[in-house]
Amino acid sequence: MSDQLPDSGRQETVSALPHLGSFQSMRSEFPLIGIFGGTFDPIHYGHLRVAEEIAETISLRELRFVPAGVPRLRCAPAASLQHRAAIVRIAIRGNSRFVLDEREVRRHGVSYSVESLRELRREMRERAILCFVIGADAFMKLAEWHSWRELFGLCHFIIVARPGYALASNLPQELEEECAQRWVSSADSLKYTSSGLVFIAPTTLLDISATTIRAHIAAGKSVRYLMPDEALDYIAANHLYSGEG
Ligand SMILES: Nc1ncnc2c1ncn2[C@@H]1O[C@H](COP(=O)(O)OP(=O)(O)OP(=O)(O)O)[C@@H](O)[C@H]1O
Ligand SMILES: O=C(O)c1ccc[n+]([C@@H]2O[C@H](COP(=O)([O-])O)[C@@H](O)[C@H]2O)c1
Repeated sequence: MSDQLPDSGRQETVSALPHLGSFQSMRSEFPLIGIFGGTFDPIHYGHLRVAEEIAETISLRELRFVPAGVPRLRCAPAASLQHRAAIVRIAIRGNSRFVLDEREVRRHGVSYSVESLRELRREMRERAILCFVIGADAFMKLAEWHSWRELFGLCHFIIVARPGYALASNLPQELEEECAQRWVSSADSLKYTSSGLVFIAPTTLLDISATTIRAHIAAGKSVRYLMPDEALDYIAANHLYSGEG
């Protein structure tokens, strides 16, 4: 028997996949690994709560937070990549499933998710199933990402709803067409093929954004209970987002 899971073909549905039974028995050999990419300028409870719920719902072995070094399709972050990564490290401390993955911090130039996913697939020697966690706002722009169609051959997508973003009716046409045969309604389906499926995870809607946090700090307003206290202590100690840094 092959030690690799098959990639799902573009038009393949889960119910059409062959050899379903044998993959079921291989679940423990091929763990699900979550990849949560973000600018994290800074990370907040919107990210952390969603990450915790997804890790539980789809039984992730681990969830890697991957701060973008030089993010695409947006303005330069307010905090340096070293500070943003340090805040993530502090915020996830104590959660044994959460891991900081600094590959995009170390890489020079713009951060392309496709490069990170290719690397991860190589490192795991195809013996893990990668699940890219993404908010509905970011997913709607997926067709603007570098080599975006290749992503479906590297990972599944786990979409999380965000207040103010109605996903279903608003996908650009080429993305909608690409996803047409990829939607699955059960987290269990993700275990039977290595990539190419799209699942909307049921998570708590939290109307928290890094933009609001940065604006509050700059205005001298409290951001307590929007992110972990220890992360806030780091931000204060390093005068981040206050306009003094
Ligand atoms: N409150 C939230 N609930 C669910 N997903 C979120 C939330 N905040 C961010 N995300 C998702 O997390 C990923 C990384 O987000 P990012 O680091 O850009 O945070 P942000 O709060 O959207 O930042 P900014 O306000 O600076 O744009 C994206 O896929 C985004 O959609
Ligand atoms: O690879 C790309 O072209 C690409 C373009 C835009 C965003 N991304 C990734 O999407 C994730 C969320 O990005 P953002 O800007 O919403 O924080 C983060 O991991 C980014 O690196 C990736």
